Amino acid sequence: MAGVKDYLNDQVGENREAIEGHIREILRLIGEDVDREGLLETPARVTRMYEEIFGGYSVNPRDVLGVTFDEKHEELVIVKDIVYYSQCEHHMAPFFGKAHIGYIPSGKIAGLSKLARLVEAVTRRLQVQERITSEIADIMDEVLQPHGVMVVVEGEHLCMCARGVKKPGSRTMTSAVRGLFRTDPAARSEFLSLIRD
Ligand SMILES: Nc1nc2c(ncn2[C@@H]2O[C@H](COP(=O)(O)OP(=O)(O)OP(=O)(O)O)[C@@H](O)[C@H]2O)c(=O)[nH]1
Ligand SMILES: [Zn+2]
Repeated sequence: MAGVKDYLNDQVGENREAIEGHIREILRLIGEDVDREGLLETPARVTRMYEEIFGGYSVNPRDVLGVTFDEKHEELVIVKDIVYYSQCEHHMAPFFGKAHIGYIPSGKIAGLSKLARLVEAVTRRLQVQERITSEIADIMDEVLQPHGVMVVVEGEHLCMCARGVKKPGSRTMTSAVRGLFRTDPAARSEFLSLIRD
């Protein structure tokens, strides 16, 4: 499928020493004293943080939905308010918010926690919010082959709040629809009314 990288190697873990060296060099180049006490461990800390926030690269998001159950329920299932943290690929600045996933199974249901794991696998990478949204929808569609999928993602982007245009509080909303949600406005409305707080 276009766009979804699923390489499974642990790049940060494999390149820990080199990454630490580069972080140390950036600290030096912005004018910091890299030998002062507060910064001595920073390159290692940042690298450990990268292992966490870029951990999605070592997960194949399709495998996350690997455990499914055969069930006759062919009605809307929604998991909403799945909190995510991601990094924008333009500035490497955090953006975060909530993802809401709804689907109408056609015989196969996913474990509910797996939907949240899918969000983790897709967001813990360098991303743009639109791609997060469509990747979640496409993977749900591919693995579960449901009657339909709808995904809404809300995001607050630090690159828009803390720098640049500086608009704190602005929220970006993105949605992706697949299957019958494309053609059935009532299904879209039901999903949207159920994810409203
Ligand atoms: N569509 C989209 N844009 C994003 C996302 N995250 C960051 N951006 C935008 O990426 C764009 C990069 O624009 P550039 O003009 O190349 O970079 P810039 O000079 O830092 O832009 P400004 O943020 O406007 O200062 C900016 O408009 C960001 O707001 C995202 O998830 N989706
Ligand atoms: Zn950005």
